Amino acid sequence: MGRNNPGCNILDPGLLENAVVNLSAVNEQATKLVNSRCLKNEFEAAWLLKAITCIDLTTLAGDDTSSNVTRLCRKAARPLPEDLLNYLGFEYDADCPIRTAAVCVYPSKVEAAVATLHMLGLSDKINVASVATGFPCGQTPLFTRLEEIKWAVKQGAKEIDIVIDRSLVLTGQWERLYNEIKEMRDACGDAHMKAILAAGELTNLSNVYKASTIAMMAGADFIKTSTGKESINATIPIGIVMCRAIADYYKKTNFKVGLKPAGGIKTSNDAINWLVMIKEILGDAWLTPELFRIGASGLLSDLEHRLYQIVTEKIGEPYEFSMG
Ligand SMILES: O=C[C@H](O)COP(=O)(O)O
Repeated sequence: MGRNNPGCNILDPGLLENAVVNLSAVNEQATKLVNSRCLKNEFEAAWLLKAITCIDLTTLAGDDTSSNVTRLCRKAARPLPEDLLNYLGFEYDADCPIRTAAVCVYPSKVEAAVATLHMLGLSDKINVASVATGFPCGQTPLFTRLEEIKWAVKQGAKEIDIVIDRSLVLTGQWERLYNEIKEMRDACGDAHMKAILAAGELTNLSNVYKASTIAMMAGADFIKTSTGKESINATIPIGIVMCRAIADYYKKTNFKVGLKPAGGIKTSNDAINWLVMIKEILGDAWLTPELFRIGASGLLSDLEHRLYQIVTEKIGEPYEFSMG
């Protein structure tokens, strides 16, 4: 990962001047993006492999145990069956680029993830990301939210996915939102910080733009759409607005902040839609795990099925695939 976002020393209202969002234009752009492509198989396979390398492979369930986190890490290390990977021209050797970017877990499971990736010799290739700050709601006192970040970093998390306090957006307390996120940034130390906006709970796209910009001004390295627990998660219109906020922030500060859509991204088609959006709005420079992640618990198996279908020209039987 590159250097952390230095953010802005104060909340700069000038950066919020593009916060008026034309809803019908955004919806029109979203429709065009999802209908605009027709990929040949070999290009589709390349996009799908790219998607794998951008996944934060996630388990955030109440019944998570150390052993399912260990299994998740093994899947992150070898996301495809070996024969399928070989067909696609890669091998699971030390230089194999086909791994997920990170695993994403609750703070109490960071230790198990760090130990497994260390045992696999992949600590420097796959990061451990931890959610924090009272995920998914962020409704605990700031003091405990900050302590939770510090604890997760101490356990070995290299990336921290914080959630913002949505009530500060809904009541227009922008300065306080900025100050809270800035404190969270400081608590992360050297770890990268992804700010989860829970965009589906922010009422409108103008609030999504403002919250995105304030998170970046406060030092977020990534802005992330959702926790995966809201009723509206990562939608294409939300993604478009967040990409525009990232592009505007880059124009004004020359710093590239990443985007992490998360929540409900389950199919190969979904993954390609997001990759195409990044390419069209932010450009190729963002098409890298340094600047683009997909947070997903269930996407990988569909990518595997689709790649199998492309390679063999048949739909695989369920028994031909691993159990996730
Ligand atoms: O941060 C990642 C999300 O919680 C994953 O959501 P998902 O389970 O809908 O893929």
